[in-house]
Amino acid sequence: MVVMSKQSSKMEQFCVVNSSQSTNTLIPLIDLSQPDSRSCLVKACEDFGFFKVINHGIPTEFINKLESKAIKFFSSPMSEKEKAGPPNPVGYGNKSIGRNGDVGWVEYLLLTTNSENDCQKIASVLGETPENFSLCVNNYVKAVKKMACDILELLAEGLKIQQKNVFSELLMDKQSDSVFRLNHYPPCPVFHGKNLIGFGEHTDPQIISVLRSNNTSGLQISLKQGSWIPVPADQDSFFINVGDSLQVMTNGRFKSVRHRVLANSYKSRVSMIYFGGPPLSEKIAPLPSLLKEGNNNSLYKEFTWFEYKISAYQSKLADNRLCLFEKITAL
Ligand SMILES: C=C1C[C@]23C[C@@]1(O)CC[C@H]2[C@@]12CC[C@H](O)[C@@](C)(C(=O)O1)[C@H]2[C@@H]3C(=O)O
Ligand SMILES: O=C(O)CCC(=O)C(=O)O
Ligand SMILES: [Fe+2]
Repeated sequence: MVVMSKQSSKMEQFCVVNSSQSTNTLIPLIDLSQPDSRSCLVKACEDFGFFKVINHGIPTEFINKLESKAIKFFSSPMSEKEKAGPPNPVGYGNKSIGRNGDVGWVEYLLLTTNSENDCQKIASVLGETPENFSLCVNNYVKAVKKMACDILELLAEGLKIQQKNVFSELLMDKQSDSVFRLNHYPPCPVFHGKNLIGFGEHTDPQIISVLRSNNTSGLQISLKQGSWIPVPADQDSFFINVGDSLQVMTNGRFKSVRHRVLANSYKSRVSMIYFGGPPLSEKIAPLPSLLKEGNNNSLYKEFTWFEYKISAYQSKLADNRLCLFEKITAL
């Protein structure tokens, strides 16, 4: 993606925001090697739906290998990259996000996590075999999925749920409908004192998302009061988002975090995100052990992940997708 010389007319389709807000709020930091991480994890999911993880044990080699392939792919000529598109449902996408008119200052690759065929066109742009590229993706995805499952098990224990794999088994299932995404945000100069939106505000529909980026900032999370907190970049750590489905399963105790990415004025941002989702047929509803006796305080109707996914993919990025599945409570 190249910044056009006739910037003002070309940029009008993109959203811009003031990025000058400053806040002292600190992002929860979880050290997975510490024995008290369980309670810290629960608190972070309740208060923010977002946290940073250190001592995660993901081999640096897997991260670096995949990141260099992503950089190589995104540095290829546009005519080559477009051969791996459109992202329907997997492949290369540029500026257009989803199918409902959202745009951002981003180009990306979308992949499912259980199909090798996805990789053929991407591998051909990279000039390598599909096996080679998919091994690189699989090594990385397998490691972050394991970390996501460990975190979900600690969370289940922290919530005093008897079956500690109640969340993680959904990601471990062979039919798990998980997605993997590589995003590239080219640098973009500040436009009339405002930053361009790289990826507009949204919540992730799945259970949990595991994000790793290079050292370029841009990610922001929204607090309950609506203010935005910049998340300082840290290429050695991982960032975890609670997704809509985990909010439902915990009956709203954990918050699905609203987040967005602003384009950086000087540097490219490259991020890789694993979205851990359940099998399509899985019923999503508040866990009975998290409801009061009589189960009459459930905030959500039961739905399958398939139903939610169809509905989510018909929505715009910023929409509140869960409100369609909330129970109407008497005043
Ligand atoms: C506008 C959209 C893009 C999205 C599908 C949707 O209709 C609404 C949810 C979006 C999102 C956000 C998290 C992930 O990046 C993503 C892959 C997902 O599962 O839901 C994207 C979808 C997308 O980019 O296709
Ligand atoms: O690229 C990023 O840092 C975050 C992108 C994101 O939120 C998404 O792809 O859902
Ligand atoms: Fe997201």
